[in-house]
Amino acid sequence: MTIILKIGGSVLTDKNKVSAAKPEAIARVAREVSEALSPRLVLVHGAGSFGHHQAKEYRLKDGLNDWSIKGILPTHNAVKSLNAMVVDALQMSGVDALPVHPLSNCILNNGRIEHMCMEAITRMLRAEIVPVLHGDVVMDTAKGVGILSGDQLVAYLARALKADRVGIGTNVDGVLRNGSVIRELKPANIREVESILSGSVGVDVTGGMYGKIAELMALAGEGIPSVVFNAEKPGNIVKFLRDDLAEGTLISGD
Ligand SMILES: Nc1ncnc2c1ncn2[C@@H]1O[C@H](COP(=O)(O)OP(=O)(O)OP(=O)(O)O)[C@@H](O)[C@H]1O
Ligand SMILES: C=C(C)CCOP(=O)(O)O
Repeated sequence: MTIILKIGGSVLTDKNKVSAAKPEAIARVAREVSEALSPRLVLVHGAGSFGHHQAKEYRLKDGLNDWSIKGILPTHNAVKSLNAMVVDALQMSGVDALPVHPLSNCILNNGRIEHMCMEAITRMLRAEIVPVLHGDVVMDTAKGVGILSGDQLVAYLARALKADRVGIGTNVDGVLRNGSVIRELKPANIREVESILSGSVGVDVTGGMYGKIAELMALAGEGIPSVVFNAEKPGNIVKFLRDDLAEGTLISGD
């Protein structure tokens, strides 16, 4: 049973500030993972306020130029420091977790993953270690440099590892329409929900809810369903990991 779980940057940080972590939330997420740990689990987290501000300031999505080149290190360092907090919290909760940084094991082509070295990840899984990846700034064969979202990473890893369960924990109850959760979305519904999917309320260079659903719809079209749920609600991560989650939005195939 291979599980991919993304914890959104909106859960772990305050996205309206720069580099503002939520230590209690990080500790709670780590405790929940520890409580319901299973052998082949990959964790991904978003950048939240550790990376989106820097990526925006240095216009990293525009590719490599005299200005953006100066932003690669501060952006990577910011999200790497959030990753260290998450990995440390997991270790404190008794989870054998290790960091995996996409800047060092991944190549983009026009913003899409062209290649990712999976060997360290598969060896960690075999050793029952939890790899912890994150959205990152990554070198790009077409643009020089680009931004890889945790959401794209989730979809890539789910395909590469043939995941059995995929979850995206964020700070809302799922995909909302007029304040109510849409319980199920299929690729055929993309047109009708496009108009209700905006970005993020916080600073976000990767498309917020719209970017998330686009990645997950493509994944569902290939036969891998996923669920978007509220990871701010204590207990939901445990429920997701135990396949006991009765809320959120299921993105499934047609
Ligand atoms: N129709 C919608 N339903 C639910 N949320 C929506 C919708 N449209 C826009 N949003 C916004 O999307 C946000 C979630 O996306 P966002 O990318 O900010 O979260 P995240 O994945 O937790 O963060 P990160 O990208 O840093 O990991 C919600 O907080 C909400 O403001
Ligand atoms: C902004 C950076 C560095 C990565 C974005 O990843 P996301 O928060 O998962 O969208």
